[in-house]
Amino acid sequence: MSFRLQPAAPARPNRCQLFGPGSRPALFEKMAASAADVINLDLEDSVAPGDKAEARRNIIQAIGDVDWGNKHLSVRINGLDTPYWYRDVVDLLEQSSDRLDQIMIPKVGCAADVYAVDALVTAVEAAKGRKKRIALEVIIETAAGIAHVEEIAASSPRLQAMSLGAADFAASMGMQTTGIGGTQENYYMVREGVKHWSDPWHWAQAAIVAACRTHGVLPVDGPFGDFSDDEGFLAQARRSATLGMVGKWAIHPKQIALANEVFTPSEAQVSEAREILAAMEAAKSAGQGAATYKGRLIDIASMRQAEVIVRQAEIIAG
Ligand SMILES: CC(C)(COP(=O)(O)OP(=O)(O)OC[C@H]1O[C@@H](n2cnc3c(N)ncnc32)[C@H](O)[C@@H]1OP(=O)(O)O)[C@@H](O)C(=O)NCCC(=O)NCCSC(=O)C[C@H](O)C(=O)O
Ligand SMILES: [Mg+2]
Repeated sequence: MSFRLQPAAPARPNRCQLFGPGSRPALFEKMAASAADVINLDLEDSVAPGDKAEARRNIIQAIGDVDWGNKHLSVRINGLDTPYWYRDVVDLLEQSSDRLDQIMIPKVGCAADVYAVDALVTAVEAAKGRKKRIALEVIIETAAGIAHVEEIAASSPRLQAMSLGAADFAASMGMQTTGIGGTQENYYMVREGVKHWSDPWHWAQAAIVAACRTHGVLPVDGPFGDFSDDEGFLAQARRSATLGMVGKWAIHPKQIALANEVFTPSEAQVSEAREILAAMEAAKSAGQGAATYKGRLIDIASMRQAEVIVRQAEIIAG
């Protein structure tokens, strides 16, 4: 380990972030009753420009009126390149109840974007005497965002989570696709006449995970647009979980159970992790740093791997 220790990410479940437009208040009670860990009420791209002010009012009212249970309640504000974002922040923090947990900033391109929102949030919190310190989450969904991902992950002590926004990311990168996440028809290699599809999102996800893990932020996979394709969603989510992401967005309620399934370590994974920890404790007692488990090497690094799975299960169990 480096002399500089890796900070832990916030210890809260973040398996599924359910989105809903602020302009559809009829969805709010359904979102609150869902099995998602995080609720993202949206003021940004799912809300038409003419509906922004009403969506803001809907959300402010619902933050106080709806019973959100123990969900982590987040509002996605508009981007810093729009005339809406400062009013989103000011109205939310001046007018909404203390039930609000988090503000999500879209299309973050550099650490200064987060600094700007942090400064405004800090000023309004102080002016209004708000007791709960608002957390921030960001979306990496531009070429600039991925180029500056590490400085963004380090940008604020308020920052708790970072997601990949596949749709805007593809647009910003000039990718030749209209798909939101998942397999892309033309991203393949050929061997002996057989196509093998590869994963165009992989490198951005890996960069996000590394930046997040360096700075104690939760790395999250963003939307999977084709909500009629459960297998595609599961495959994308399983790749994300394997890379170290802790959860995924749901843009339709049918994706919630799929995300929860993938990002909850299975009983088999947890009991194997506990067996590895027990086997290594026995090896250490016998003065050994390595042992054999089911015919394969385990050593002290295996304990760290197993601890990740046990810890995830404990956080989810509460
Ligand atoms: C995608 C939708 C527009 C579909 O809405 P709808 O046509 O109403 O869906 P269904 O008829 O299939 O709904 C079935 C029932 O589920 C309820 N419902 C629908 N959506 C939600 C929801 N988000 N939360 C809770 N409940 C929901 C319906 O009311 C039906 O209920 P019932 O009648 O009682 O059976 C819609 O799902 C939707 O708006 N989704 C969210 C869109 C959104 O927020 N998008 C923003 C995030 S993605 C993004 O921004 C891209 C990203 O930034 C990037 O760049 O990658
Ligand atoms: Mg987007």
